[in-house]
Amino acid sequence: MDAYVALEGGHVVEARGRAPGTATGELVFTTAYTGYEESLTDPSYEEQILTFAYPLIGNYGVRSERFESDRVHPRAAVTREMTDDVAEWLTEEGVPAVDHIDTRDLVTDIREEGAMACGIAVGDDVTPEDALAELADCVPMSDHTDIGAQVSVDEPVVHNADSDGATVALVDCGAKRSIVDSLVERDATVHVLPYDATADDVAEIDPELLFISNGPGDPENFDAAVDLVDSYVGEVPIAGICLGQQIVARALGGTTEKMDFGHRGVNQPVRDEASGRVVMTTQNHGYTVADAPEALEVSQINVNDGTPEGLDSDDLDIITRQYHPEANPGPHDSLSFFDDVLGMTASKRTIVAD
Ligand SMILES: NC(=O)CC[C@H](N)C(=O)O
Repeated sequence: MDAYVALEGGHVVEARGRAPGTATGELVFTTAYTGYEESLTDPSYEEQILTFAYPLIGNYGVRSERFESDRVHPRAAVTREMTDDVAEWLTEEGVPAVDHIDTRDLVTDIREEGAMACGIAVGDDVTPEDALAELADCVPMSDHTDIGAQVSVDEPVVHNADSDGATVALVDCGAKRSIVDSLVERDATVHVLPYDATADDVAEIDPELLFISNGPGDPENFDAAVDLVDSYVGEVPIAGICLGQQIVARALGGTTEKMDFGHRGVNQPVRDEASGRVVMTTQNHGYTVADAPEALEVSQINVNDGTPEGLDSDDLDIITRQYHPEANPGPHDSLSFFDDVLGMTASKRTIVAD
């Protein structure tokens, strides 16, 4: 199969086709050396083309137990060497894929130029012009104004309904499955709500914790969730992961901005400001909180570039993280986040009981 990758500016790179089709999207890279199944099924990659910096993708097969959602989300995958297992999976999913491309060059370009528009064409008779035609159709990430609708549940779904643990309202802006699993493992009943759930929808559940999930695209395109958080600040404990942190920050008057090439990988160092302890984290984001709201303390920062990784308020019962504490495929340094956020519900229960 022929394959061409057209980069912003019009440079076209030839590759080997591994799964046929055409696609356009924002080209980003991950440095993760494990977790290709988790990355490829992470809804946060919607509308992006994912380049793997690690040179061999697929060396331990493909197992659905490791999936983070029920489909592949990146528009296409770019690798140095892709095993047949992964190529067959992406072919079944209808997601174009290439290998035999110098991903060191590509990653260097993205680091220097920033995440960029990309077009891909893979198939028996494709030409460089086909990839350029895809590139011409690329829409900037911030123009995907209703991207939440592409990844969220349509109707509420309840997990672990019979538990007498904490009741959590999880706003699904593209939630990874392991976030639900991490809450259920700790006995929570999790009501997964659409990304545009209203304050009334949440009131019907009367949750002990409002949890805003990760998700794709620009946090400025999630106004419904921002309004929702605004309605519940100080009323119900609030937690957020990744996009969830960005949404909570916006709701309290903070701002977000696009990063040059973002953080995507499984060894991003994060320092907790109170303890000085550094943990390794898994990350996937292209935006960051620029100005943190005054009401929240920047409790954790990224050691590499100083960007906010944790926003907390004891008074308001808010804990958010820019990285992914649910951590599939790992590292597992931050799993205690789920105990901490559910701990906020325990404190509420104690107050109510007193
Ligand atoms: N994983 C996420 O939630 C990503 C958040 C947001 N889409 C970003 O790229 O910054």
